[in-house]
Amino acid sequence: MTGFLTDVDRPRSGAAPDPARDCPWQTARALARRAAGAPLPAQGVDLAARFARTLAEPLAAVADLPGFDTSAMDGWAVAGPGPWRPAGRLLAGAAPQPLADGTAVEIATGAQLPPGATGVLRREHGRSDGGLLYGTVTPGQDVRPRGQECRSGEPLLPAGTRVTPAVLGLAAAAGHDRLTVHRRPTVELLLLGDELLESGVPGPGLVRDALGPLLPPWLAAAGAEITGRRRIGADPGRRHEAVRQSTADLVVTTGGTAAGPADFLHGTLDAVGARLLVDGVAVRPGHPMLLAALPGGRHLVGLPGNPLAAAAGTLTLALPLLDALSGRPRPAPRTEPAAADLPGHPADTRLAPVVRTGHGVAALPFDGPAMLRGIARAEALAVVPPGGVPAGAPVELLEAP
Ligand SMILES: Nc1nc2c(c(=O)[nH]1)N[C@H]1C(S)=C(S)[C@@H](COP(=O)(O)OP(=O)(O)OC[C@H]3O[C@@H](n4cnc5c(N)ncnc54)[C@H](O)[C@@H]3O)O[C@H]1N2
Ligand code: MOO
Repeated sequence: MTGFLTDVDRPRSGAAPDPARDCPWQTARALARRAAGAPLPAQGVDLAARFARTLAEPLAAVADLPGFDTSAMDGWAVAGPGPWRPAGRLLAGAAPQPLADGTAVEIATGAQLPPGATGVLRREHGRSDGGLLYGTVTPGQDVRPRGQECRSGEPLLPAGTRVTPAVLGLAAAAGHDRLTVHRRPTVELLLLGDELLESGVPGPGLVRDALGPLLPPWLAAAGAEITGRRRIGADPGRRHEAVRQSTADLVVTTGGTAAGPADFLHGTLDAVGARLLVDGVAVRPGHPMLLAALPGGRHLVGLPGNPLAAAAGTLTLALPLLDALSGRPRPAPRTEPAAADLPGHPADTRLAPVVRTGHGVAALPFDGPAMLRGIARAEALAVVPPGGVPAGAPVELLEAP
């Protein structure tokens, strides 16, 4: 097991490099990121609903924010020391007239402050008596001055930022109609297995396809464009053709990874001239997962058929590859303390569904490779190193689907 990284990095003369076999979990993730090479090219897209993309350029403000001195409260804009003689009303969107000392104008939150105003007296702090307005206002009180949040041209977010709903809102507020983002990686999903039912109640010998529903929304939320989803049966020719003809940046297969009577996938990879980069990972569940380079610079991630093992393969290989293709930096590991001992595998990393409690994360039951009952309740998956994590010690967490 040791030394495989060197094998991957340094091909022997003339020979294709050996794939990393049973490689440590962290190394598998690093190899998946590295396999992507450069991020996909940049493209300009309309702002509307460009969710889950990644900025290919820094986002800079096109205007000052706010663009004018703004009232932060409902009340009166006042000029000079009080009391003030109030006259008129300013609503958001109105163009204000200059305000002379000793006068006030009723003003709404968000309205432009009149030139000459000292500050804003909140409605609940003002007192009217004999046609005059009384209260105390310090200079600049309850005013959002022009450029308080940013100046035009100021960088707001770096390249590599994931476009969240909040980023869309900020981009619009700062004057953008379009964003420069990386092209989305395309993903085709091939579900291997004759026993899979696409609808209805599973019966003897038949199981409902759980991964067809589970994977597309998860991968789409990670920035992928799902271009196809097909169930492929036992015919090897159809399988080879499906992989060979796919134009997706990433082909994700499910099932057929283990060296059993139906070890479909290695045969298909041979047939299409793929090069294995990762052939098994020292992780439970999910150890037969694999990553291969397809001809033409595309990739294939082979997820095990057991559904929790497939989720482990998604976290280990598919998401890091998609992140790198999308131009996102490696996320900083997040850790939280374990609420109780998290048992480990003697030699492999374990990915365990957990929930947060008041005193740390706790493992959920029903975490077998074929089970989804644990992960469906999970707030995260804990990365439990070989040997386990004692109560109170920090454990790395991955986002649950
Ligand atoms: N001799 C060996 N047998 C197995 C090994 C091994 O190393 N040597 N590894 C075991 C481990 S660990 C896993 S994980 C599984 C991996 O299985 P495969 O990737 O080969 O998948 P299949 O055999 O096709 O299916 C396994 C299991 O999952 C069910 N399945 C498949 N697809 C779906 C789906 N889309 N939705 C729900 N369930 C699905 C399938 O019906 C099987 O029950 O291999 C072990 N065996
Ligand atoms: O990798 Mo398998 O998921 O242990 O059952």
